[in-house]
Amino acid sequence: MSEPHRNALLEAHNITVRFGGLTAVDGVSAHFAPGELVGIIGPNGAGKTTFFNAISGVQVPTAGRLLCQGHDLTGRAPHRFAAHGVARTFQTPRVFGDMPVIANIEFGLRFAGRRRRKYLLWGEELGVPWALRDARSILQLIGLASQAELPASAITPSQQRLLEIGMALATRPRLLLLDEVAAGLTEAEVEEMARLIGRLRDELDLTVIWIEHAVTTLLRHVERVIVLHQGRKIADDTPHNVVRNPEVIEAYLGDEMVPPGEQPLHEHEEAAA
Ligand SMILES: Nc1ncnc2c1ncn2[C@@H]1O[C@H](COP(=O)(O)OP(=O)(O)OP(=O)(O)O)[C@@H](O)[C@H]1O
Repeated sequence: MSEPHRNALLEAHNITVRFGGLTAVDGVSAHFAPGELVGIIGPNGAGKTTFFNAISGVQVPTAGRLLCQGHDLTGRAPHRFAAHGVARTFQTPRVFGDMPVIANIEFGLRFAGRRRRKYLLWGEELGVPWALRDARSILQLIGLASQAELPASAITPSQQRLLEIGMALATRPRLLLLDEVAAGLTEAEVEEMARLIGRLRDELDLTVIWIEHAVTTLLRHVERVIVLHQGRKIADDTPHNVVRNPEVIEAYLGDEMVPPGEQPLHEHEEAAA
């Protein structure tokens, strides 16, 4: 097994998830450093969500090891991952529809409060970014301040996606996992979402891992992309190199993103890049 990675916030070593005879994730290793914004892409059924489920404790891997800031969390429950600063959204937003928007955020804050009580000093929480200090500031950050009192079921689906991000932020994470938060949004909304994600990473000093089918937008905003295909990791590189990677072109992207006149990278060039 590979050695623990110095400075990595989260390390996945040879993660495999099997459902009966189906191998949904097949020996995937990846590490995520503090402050990184990383995309995960791949065709339908490639194993992206299952990999997310594994690295957030929702799905116990069949094999492999997960380290969060050096702590071995393999096989631990999701709340243990959350306690180590891992927060996530789901493909279908999981908000409390009958509760006001602000109460949804307060729910996340209560969880963070239980976890961080030991950091309380004179009523102030140490090390909490100003933008995450209370429910109002979080709503301001995600652009839902004027919807605070509405029931969550009464806001639009794209606002519900923002709310779910807000609920994840309320747990004061270090690592934010976003599963298709741009699904069903208009092109303008997708771009706005991408800018928000970049801002959250910058302003809150988060590590963000983002699964998305809106590949063109995603590639413009992330620094690194992991490509999954049939459960295997077939690339882990910059967007520039990934769109030129022959295996990725063959399995998923096609060659539309390679500028006209330019050839995809050959294997020896990839290794040198
Ligand atoms: N709980 C489960 N039980 C059985 N098979 C599952 C389960 N969850 C996922 N799978 C299967 O595992 C494979 C990977 O699914 P997964 O949802 O992780 O892919 P994905 O890349 O996220 O796909 P999409 O882009 O469509 O969301 C698929 O073949 C899927 O049908």
